[in-house]
Amino acid sequence: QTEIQWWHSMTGGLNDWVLDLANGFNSSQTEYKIVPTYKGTYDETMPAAVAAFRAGNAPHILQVFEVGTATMMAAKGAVVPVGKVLADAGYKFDPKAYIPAVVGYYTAPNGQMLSFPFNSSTTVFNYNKDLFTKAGLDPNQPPKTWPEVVLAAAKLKASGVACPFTTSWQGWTQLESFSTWHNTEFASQGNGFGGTSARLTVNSPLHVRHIENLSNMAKQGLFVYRGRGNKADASFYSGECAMATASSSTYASIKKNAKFEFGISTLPYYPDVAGAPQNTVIGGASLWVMGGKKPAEYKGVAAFFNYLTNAEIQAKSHQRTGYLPITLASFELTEKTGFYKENPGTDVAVNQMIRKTTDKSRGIRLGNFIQVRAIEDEELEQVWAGKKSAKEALDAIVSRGNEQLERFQKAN
Ligand SMILES: O=P(O)(O)OC[C@H](O)CO
Repeated sequence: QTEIQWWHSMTGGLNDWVLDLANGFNSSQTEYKIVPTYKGTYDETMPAAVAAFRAGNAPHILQVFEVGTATMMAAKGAVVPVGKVLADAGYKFDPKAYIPAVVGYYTAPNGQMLSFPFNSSTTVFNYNKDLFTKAGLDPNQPPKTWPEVVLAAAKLKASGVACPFTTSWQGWTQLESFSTWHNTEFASQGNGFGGTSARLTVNSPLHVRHIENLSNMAKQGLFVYRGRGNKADASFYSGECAMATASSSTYASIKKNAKFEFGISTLPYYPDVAGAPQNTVIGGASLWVMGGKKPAEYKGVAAFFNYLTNAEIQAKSHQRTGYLPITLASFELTEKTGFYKENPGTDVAVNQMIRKTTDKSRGIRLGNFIQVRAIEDEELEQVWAGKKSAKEALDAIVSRGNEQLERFQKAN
């Protein structure tokens, strides 16, 4: 039996899902065995794989979050295009089968899709219906705008909730998706799609207004910062935080852990901004095939990807995790079964992403984006700690982030 190593970053209900997919494939045939290994968070797994590649012991399959996409696209030699892996094994890879938001994001400048779309998410607004009821808020009327979020947070606080609002992935939800949702550029060159000369524009008056708003909420105890990446998710699952902007993929773990009624709604916006709401930005990850492996192993990778392409498996994955139905077939299948009607809120991510995108909202794809994300985290933390104003922090994100973009441009 040929073993295929798969490094991933899925935890909680999502880890259960990955294990079930691997087991499903492994028991469907006898030639190959997929061995999934959790290698840490997204930003830990990617450098670990780069180091392993240099040392000659990279995994066959690597899950890379959207933030690493441009860097992986530029890493020629280290990766094998997914289309080639599938074609060599006699399978067909049809990018047209995928929903436009996914194709648009993962198609490289040369028109090729290099990685296998696996778990695409977007930003949503989760809220605890029980805490809403307790606070005298209508559990079926979540706040749709940022001014409404502030009012709801104040009521929740008055009812004794210590953490009215929090967010995970603060750069992704409050700056990146916030930008596309308001049809406002996060970076020039169509947010990086136009080329490596893209530079950050995330210190616009709209961005300053929003971070100032959140800073005021933090001072009043209405927004409680719970850490980087997806750390804040746990404080929503536990029932401590009443409202949270997060990935749509929190659905898997909410269902697994929450002992309360929950609702999923759209990302809040500022109603006076023309063009808002537009569409939210893609998140989640795709699967990259690493270079330097044996032909039989690539055949196994192809067989596994082919297994994952099945519309029923994809529809089930979408319904179970909250990740997007990445293909049109799995979307149609899910709709036909009445899943969205039976599970209100599960259509939010889909609806936010199927709108027609603009040059400003298609997505954000930048080189050295992992470093830029870390800068976003560092600077926003200064605001929540009361050490920097919103304007100072956003200006610093732009100047420090642009150094990273310049470095990437020179190297590629
Ligand atoms: O939690 P995920 O897998 O939806 O990923 C979140 C985003 O990719 C953050 O960049």
